[in-house]
Amino acid sequence: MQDRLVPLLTVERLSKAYGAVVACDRVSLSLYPGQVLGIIGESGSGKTTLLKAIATHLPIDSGRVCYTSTAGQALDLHELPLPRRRQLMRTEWGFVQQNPRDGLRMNVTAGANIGERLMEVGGRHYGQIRQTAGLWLDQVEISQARMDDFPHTFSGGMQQRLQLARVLVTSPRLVLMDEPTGGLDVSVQAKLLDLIRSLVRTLQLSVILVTHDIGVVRLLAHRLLVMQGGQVVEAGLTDQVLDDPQHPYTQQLVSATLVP
Ligand SMILES: Nc1ncnc2c1ncn2[C@@H]1O[C@H](COP(=O)(O)OP(=O)(O)OP(=O)(O)O)[C@@H](O)[C@H]1O
Repeated sequence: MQDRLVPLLTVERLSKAYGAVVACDRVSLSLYPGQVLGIIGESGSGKTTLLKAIATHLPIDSGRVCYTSTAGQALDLHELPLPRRRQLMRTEWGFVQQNPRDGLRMNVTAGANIGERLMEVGGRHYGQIRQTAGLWLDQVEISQARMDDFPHTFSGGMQQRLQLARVLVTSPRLVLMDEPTGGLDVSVQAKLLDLIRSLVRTLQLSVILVTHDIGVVRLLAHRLLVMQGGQVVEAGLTDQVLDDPQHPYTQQLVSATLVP
């Protein structure tokens, strides 16, 4: 219980500009264990920049990203020595890219895509690695018969499911997802969303999920943060924000998705 009261991740007044364009302007947020935090906003509102800054894929101009490690240490990620940061990202974090081609290695088999992540965290026994890879293919509803096939022979939805398996096989505590269902057909999207929802629940994942799709956050996110022009304009419980939006921008976003 105590653990639930300590945020897993805290972002404090994070700012990031590209020249004159301020992509994130003093953004603050907290993520608690087992929580899914959705970040929505129109194209260009700064969502991807925020996610990349949190993952330290981008340097920031000011602010802090603070992560509570498994050992209970509060770590200021942008100040952490690179090897320690890399090790954390490999063992405790996962990043699901919008385009599975960016998150998979296309020139190795499906099984190897999953297995090599296990090897990165110390797995050595070939038989066990292959068995775990098979179990993860089951989890993401890909036939084990496809284990030795290359990802380019998979459909877009299958590639995204394989990426999920590759990210989740090492049991990360925190998963960042950038438009994980973007670019897929509506029916494929719905199936993938169901899968993500069930994995998030079963594995009790803590997730930050960036999307422009209100349907996605309604289904997955406990809490919601709305961004406009690099700033957080509204934040709260997902149902509350979507059913009773206070900020004119959120009202506009919500009404744009209502079917007349
Ligand atoms: N590498 C870059 N160089 C210069 N400007 C950038 C760069 N990346 C993003 N920007 C600018 O920063 C702002 C925020 O972009 P960002 O990609 O973070 O928004 P977003 O909400 O994720 O948009 P989308 O939903 O289209 O991905 C935009 O004005 C964008 O043009």
